[in-house]
Amino acid sequence: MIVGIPKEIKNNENRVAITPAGVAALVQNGHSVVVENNAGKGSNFTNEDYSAQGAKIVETAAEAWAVDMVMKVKEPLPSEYGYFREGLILFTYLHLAPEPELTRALMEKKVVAIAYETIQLDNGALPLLMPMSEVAGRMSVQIGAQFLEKQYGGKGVLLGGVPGVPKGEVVVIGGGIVGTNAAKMALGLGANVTILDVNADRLRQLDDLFQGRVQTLISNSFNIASAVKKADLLVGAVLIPGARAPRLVTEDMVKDMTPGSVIVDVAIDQGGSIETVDRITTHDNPTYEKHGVIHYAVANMPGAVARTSTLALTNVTVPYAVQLANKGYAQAIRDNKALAKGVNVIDGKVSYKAVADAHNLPYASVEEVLLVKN
Ligand SMILES: NC(=O)C1=CN([C@@H]2O[C@H](COP(=O)(O)OP(=O)(O)OC[C@H]3O[C@@H](n4cnc5c(N)ncnc54)[C@H](O)[C@@H]3O)[C@@H](O)[C@H]2O)C=CC1
Ligand SMILES: CC(=O)C(=O)O
Repeated sequence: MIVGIPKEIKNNENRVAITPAGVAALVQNGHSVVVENNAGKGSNFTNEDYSAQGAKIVETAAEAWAVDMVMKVKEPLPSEYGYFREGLILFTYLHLAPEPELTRALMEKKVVAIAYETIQLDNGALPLLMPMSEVAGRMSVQIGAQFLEKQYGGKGVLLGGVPGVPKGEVVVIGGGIVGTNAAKMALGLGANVTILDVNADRLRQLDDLFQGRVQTLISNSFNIASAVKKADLLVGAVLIPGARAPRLVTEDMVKDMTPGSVIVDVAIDQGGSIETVDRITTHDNPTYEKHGVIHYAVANMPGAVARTSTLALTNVTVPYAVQLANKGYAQAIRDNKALAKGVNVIDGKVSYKAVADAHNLPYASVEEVLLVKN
């Protein structure tokens, strides 16, 4: 199989879908890899690093897309839809629930679209989302701490406080991978931390993990309203896999926050979990202010720490890419239930229920589609 690696084109997206080690793994399995010129530059990998492992460097994005399987980091942007064609395997983050146009383009062109973020193990874990959630969770607190500084428009609160002065209040909604990593960083800085989740067992685990040093609260609108009101930094970290994020924090709750507080809505890639987060922001222009509160809603946070993120992401994506390349998508999907859950669009049909529901489209299971095809 020929695998293509286009350069990422989203604002400040410095990650790349493969490292030289990933090229080596595919080449050792008998595959060819084409890498667009300077695709690895933002992650400090040179063309020569790739060609030394057997990759061919191509000048244009069109050449990197004219392959059997394209590996990317972020969802294709409209300028890339023209490269779609029947049978192309697209292996990347897709976040289709808030993306109706992309969903339709993938259906119309009958792309086999496999989303990193919905590949799911039997225990519910999302192994290809996890490393970027670790990165974004950790970043959310360092970013929030910065925007709390006066010169960035914040209220001038130091999250750790100092002796004799109250600590900052960090409130995290969603106690999964992003939430846990945000809490770790916030505790490390010395802040008071509250985590809300709908899953009471998860709250028990967090209470054990942090040995009682975080306040856990069951997530309901009453508890969210009272926690949000006191937050200096609010982190949105909820997920219902594949679905549009639930809007848990209302505009009235945001109005109750004190001016100069900061919201980092990490769940923006699934549409955002806070009512006043009405746009996606970019690393170039990451914040806007509403009701006196600073809002940060960058959908590719890990792109800013690209070297770390590219290594962490490709550690987990490449083994699945090798399976797809070795077996072809149909057999790889049949053999690996976790990978099958990643298939969002196939043969013109939406094969992930939460995505079909988000767009009011018919759903066809991947098994059904494969049965009809053979
Ligand atoms: N903006 C960015 O650059 C990035 C965004 N993300 C996004 O961050 C979000 C969170 O990801 P993970 O932590 O990996 O997910 P996860 O699945 O590990 O955790 C989500 C948590 O939300 C909880 N939850 C669901 N409904 C809830 C509700 N109504 N109230 C409170 N909690 C609720 C779940 O019980 C779960 O514990 C996802 O949308 C993910 O795509 C991840 C990485 C980078
Ligand atoms: C998960 C995701 O959307 C990202 O890493 O950019």
